[in-house]
Amino acid sequence: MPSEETPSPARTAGPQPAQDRNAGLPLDTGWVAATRVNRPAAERHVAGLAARRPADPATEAVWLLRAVGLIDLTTLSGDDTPGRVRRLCAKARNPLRADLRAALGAGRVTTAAVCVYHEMIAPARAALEGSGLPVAAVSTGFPAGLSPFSTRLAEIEASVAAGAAEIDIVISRRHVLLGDWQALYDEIATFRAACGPAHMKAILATGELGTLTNVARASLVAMMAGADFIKTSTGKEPVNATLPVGLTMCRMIRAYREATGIDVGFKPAGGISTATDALDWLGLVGEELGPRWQEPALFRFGASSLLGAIERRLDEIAFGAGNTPRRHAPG
Ligand SMILES: O=C[C@H](O)COP(=O)(O)O
Repeated sequence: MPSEETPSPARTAGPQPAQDRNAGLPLDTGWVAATRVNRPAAERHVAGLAARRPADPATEAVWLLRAVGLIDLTTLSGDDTPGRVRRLCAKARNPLRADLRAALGAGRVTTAAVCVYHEMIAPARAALEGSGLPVAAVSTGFPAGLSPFSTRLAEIEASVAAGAAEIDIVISRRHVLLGDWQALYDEIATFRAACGPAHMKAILATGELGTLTNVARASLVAMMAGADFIKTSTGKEPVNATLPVGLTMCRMIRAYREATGIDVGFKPAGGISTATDALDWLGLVGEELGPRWQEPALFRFGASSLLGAIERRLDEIAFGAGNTPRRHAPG
């Protein structure tokens, strides 16, 4: 079971009120230096998640419906077009077929947001008009984050001006690899100021940070610098979201909360592409952070193909394997 609370299938999904902002803290280098992670222990801990998945299909369906409402439905391809983004947004507004929702007893379901590159903000906003769904834009020279600093700042400002309500920034991995925590803090705090009213998700690109200790320290610095969410990956690194990394980031969110009373959101992203993945991630955040981190105000999946996989599994649960109704064209 992902957590002790089982959500009601009839629960209304869809846009949720935004979480309060993280005002951040002055950089505490002593806390950063004292933070260490034991990788074998983290790996042992997450290995137990498989045994705690929902035991029956009805409970599984409830959690998978919940997962749909947590997806930042993403397209981040060089060949994105307004047409592709419009189809993605139609899917975000209405991610599951009416017959499937009816069979599962589900009410309104939407994804949490749509996530695109800057140039696709305008078509996404137009296609989402009236839905209440926010547009998230990746920024700051995504995915590598190696453009001139002034260009990265200008990109944030342009995306906020274009109507992105959420900005997914990428950090400079070298600051972590060199242990230059002040540089990392200053970079993220400056990005946060440029975001203005838009909520900021800090992508740590954990697959490029070398160690779980670096992941933990970068998580802490990002939160001190005011990140509203910390996000694992761009989806473009060779290694993207992994459960040991997720455990490490959740533990740092918990530590930051215990020290400050501030709730920071979590967004695993990259390579999350099966219904089983979704259950394991929901189980992890439920165990480590509690049921509030199974809601869109504090949790998102960054994913381009997860929705299709969940829909296929819900079809199997609702109608039986090999007996699914004709599927609509994918979004
Ligand atoms: O932020 C979202 C990721 O780029 C999506 O990665 P994915 O295409 O592996 O699902």
